[in-house]
Amino acid sequence: MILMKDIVRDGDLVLRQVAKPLTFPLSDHYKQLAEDMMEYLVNSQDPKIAEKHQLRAGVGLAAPQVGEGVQMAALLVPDDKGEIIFKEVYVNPEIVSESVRQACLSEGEGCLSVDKVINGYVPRPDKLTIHYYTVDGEEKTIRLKDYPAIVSSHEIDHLNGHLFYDRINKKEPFALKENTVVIS
Ligand SMILES: O=CN(O)C[C@@H](CC1CCCC1)C(=O)N1NCCC[C@H]1C(=O)Nc1ccccn1
Ligand code: NI
Repeated sequence: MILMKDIVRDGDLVLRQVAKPLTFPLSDHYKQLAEDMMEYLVNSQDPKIAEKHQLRAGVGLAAPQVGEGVQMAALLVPDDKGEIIFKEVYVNPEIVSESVRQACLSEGEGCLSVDKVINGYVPRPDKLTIHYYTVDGEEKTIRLKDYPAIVSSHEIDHLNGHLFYDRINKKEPFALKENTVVIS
């Protein structure tokens, strides 16, 4: 079971490296890692389990955040009623196209690997097309928009050594390009 102590924090080099692609069939180690990462998200979104184990609720988790520099990320995205609207483990994900239009979360972003609060809008593509493999090696291409797209962009950034605050405008953290969608 992944706990907060297993989550690598900003400053650790693994969060700033480009993660290595995985080959198929995945070894048992990486199949287990995928399960453990998804289990963390499920546990962290369960108030009782999160309280018991002091887990910070998360909607996504990338392998480098648990010290594994490989191209794998788990996503468990709920809507504002707590219903899961997107659940997937990406292996070797690539953004094949992204909208010019940008979107950002109205409350800005945080990261389980960044302990400090960094304020500011984090502009990301409003829509994106992602090509990836499932844990079983099945190839998929999906188009996402809104919150699932934001979460996917945040996780794929982790696989390329980027953290959310890299995208905040240093001079004007709350400046926005005119056609940016603000998602609350
Ligand atoms: O790389 C992955 N991470 O760093 C975990 C992040 C990923 C999200 C941040 C912005 C887009 C993706 C994460 O989930 N959070 N960031 C830090 C604390 C809050 C938490 C969060 O937003 N929790 C949440 C939100 C809605 C419903 C339930 N829980
Ligand atoms: Ni993160």
